[in-house]
Amino acid sequence: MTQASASPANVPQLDYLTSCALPTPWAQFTLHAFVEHATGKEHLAMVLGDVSNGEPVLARVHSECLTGDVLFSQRCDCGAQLEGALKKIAAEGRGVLLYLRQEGRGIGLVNKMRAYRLQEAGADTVEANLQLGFHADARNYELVQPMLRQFGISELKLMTNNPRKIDALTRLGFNVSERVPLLVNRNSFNNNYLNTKEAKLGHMMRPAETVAEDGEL
Ligand SMILES: Nc1nc2c(ncn2[C@@H]2O[C@H](COP(=O)(O)OP(=O)(O)OP(=O)(O)O)[C@@H](O)[C@H]2O)c(=O)[nH]1
Repeated sequence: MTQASASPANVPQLDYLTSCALPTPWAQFTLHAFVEHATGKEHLAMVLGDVSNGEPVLARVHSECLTGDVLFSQRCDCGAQLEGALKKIAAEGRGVLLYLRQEGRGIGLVNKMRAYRLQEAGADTVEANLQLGFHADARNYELVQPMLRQFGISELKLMTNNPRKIDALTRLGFNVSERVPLLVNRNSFNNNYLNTKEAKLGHMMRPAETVAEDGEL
């Protein structure tokens, strides 16, 4: 695998670093690592099957959530979405999951914890970010372009409930030919959070789109 290809000036510069096998409970993926020049952050891609054959690729662009992805937090749906996306890719036998180091919708882990404290005092997830002086969502998805291009991917079946993520990838030149809902693990701890994402961030969270009543995929 060669270095990530040269990008236009407005696309973040990224180096391809290395890869290894990554067995999971559902499939053996190949894990690829990149480093972003501007921040030094290491971003990851989990790839399964032949994704460069021109067929639309089942894809997840996942933002880091240490509390949800690793520490089993029920305050969000992130961990369940990560697991659900990997299971779907394994079931299809082909796909990609980008793991972007955009913790806390881009504000970082400790600021996300500060936002959680404000939420414990009554703010919702958007108000808490604003009270801390951040945008409601500080992420951008420009990194996705050199990462997916590295694997020859241009058409996506994107697993997301976030219409702004679809818009962002479309603006970057990807053809999002299908949206695959990823509605999992609604519970008493994250119910208000998910409702706020629908009301204020435009997420598509209708029950009719829920994959299964018990949260399993
Ligand atoms: N600032 C902040 N970030 C949060 C909070 N809860 C989760 N996150 C972060 O939000 C990001 C995931 O955002 P989501 O809105 O679940 O996912 P999305 O990418 O926008 O949409 P989907 O593709 O549908 O999952 C991760 O970076 C989490 O760390 C919160 O209350 N405040």
